[in-house]
Amino acid sequence: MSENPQTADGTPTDGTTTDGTTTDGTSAAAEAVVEVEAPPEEVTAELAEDMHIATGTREPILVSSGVTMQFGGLRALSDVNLSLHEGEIIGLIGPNGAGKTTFFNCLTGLYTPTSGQVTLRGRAMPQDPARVTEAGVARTFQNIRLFPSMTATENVLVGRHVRMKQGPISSLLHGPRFRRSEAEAAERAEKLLAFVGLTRFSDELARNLPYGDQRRLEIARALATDPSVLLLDEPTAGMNAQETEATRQLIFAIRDLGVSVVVIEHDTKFIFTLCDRVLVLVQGELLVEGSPDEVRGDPRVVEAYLGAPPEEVSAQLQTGGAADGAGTAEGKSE
Ligand SMILES: Nc1ncnc2c1ncn2[C@@H]1O[C@H](COP(=O)(O)OP(=O)(O)OP(=O)(O)O)[C@@H](O)[C@H]1O
Repeated sequence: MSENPQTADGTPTDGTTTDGTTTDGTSAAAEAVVEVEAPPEEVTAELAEDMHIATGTREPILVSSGVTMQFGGLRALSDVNLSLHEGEIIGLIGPNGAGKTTFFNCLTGLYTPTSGQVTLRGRAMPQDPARVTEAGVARTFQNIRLFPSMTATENVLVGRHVRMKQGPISSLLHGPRFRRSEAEAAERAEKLLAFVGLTRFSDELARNLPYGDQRRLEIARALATDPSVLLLDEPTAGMNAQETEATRQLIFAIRDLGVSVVVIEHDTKFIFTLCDRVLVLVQGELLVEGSPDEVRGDPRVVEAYLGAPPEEVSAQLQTGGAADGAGTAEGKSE
């Protein structure tokens, strides 16, 4: 684990929030099911213009070559390769302990791979989460990491500060550049909250938001850093079917902003109906890579999920749902 206590968007890296509590959803006051809809098209269009992310390049944006991660005697990742192109959504699946989160940690500078390298637009990825965020890679975590005593808007503004450029003098004097910058940040936060469907909660403390909305707020904060790559670690964990569908629509809209996305998820139906390409990690090795149809039908994938009879696993992969043996959440390391 990195020694940095926080990532550049202010996210605590150790599972705690700034006031020392966790935001695992248990503090959410509102449990009521709310209508969650896909982001309004006009908001998506405006944000895409503000964020200027898409460049039209055909070169891969994020590349991992031969990434290997050894923890003492345990090889958590062996020679993992990935090429993420602009506007692509890649899914990363695999049984518990396969190395998915470790891979995200290697991609975002939390871990320095034992060997291999990660590049962003052809340049070596900085080995420092703050600089990784500045370079254009944002992520969310398995365990929600918000600032519970701050409002939804304030949480998004924390992410936005990565991109705010005003000198110390202007900040101290609250000069015109500072005021412009603050106004721009507030406007962006408002748009991002509309984008993720949380306008009604803009002044609500993060800890009072229902669990699914906290996950969406985390995504809004990550997007506030203007990433070209977004890594989502189990974005639908704990969500009901309606929220899961809304999250699928949200990720499509994020792709429409020009952001390339990598998603870790145990819910195979979600992955197969969302992603352009799916990678299957098993015991730290990339077992299969291909289109959802290719991966779904691959006998090696069925076997990797063994623990249930092959017919049962195969049926789960075909129809969706988290394959047993892949769904429990133990031994996390972010
Ligand atoms: N900092 C660490 N020190 C030692 N071992 C670690 C560390 N981080 C991860 N591991 C080990 O590496 C392996 C891969 O873990 P990882 O959390 O990446 O798997 P995962 O695929 O994300 O699992 P899950 O689906 O349960 O979240 C596990 O055996 C885990 O215990």
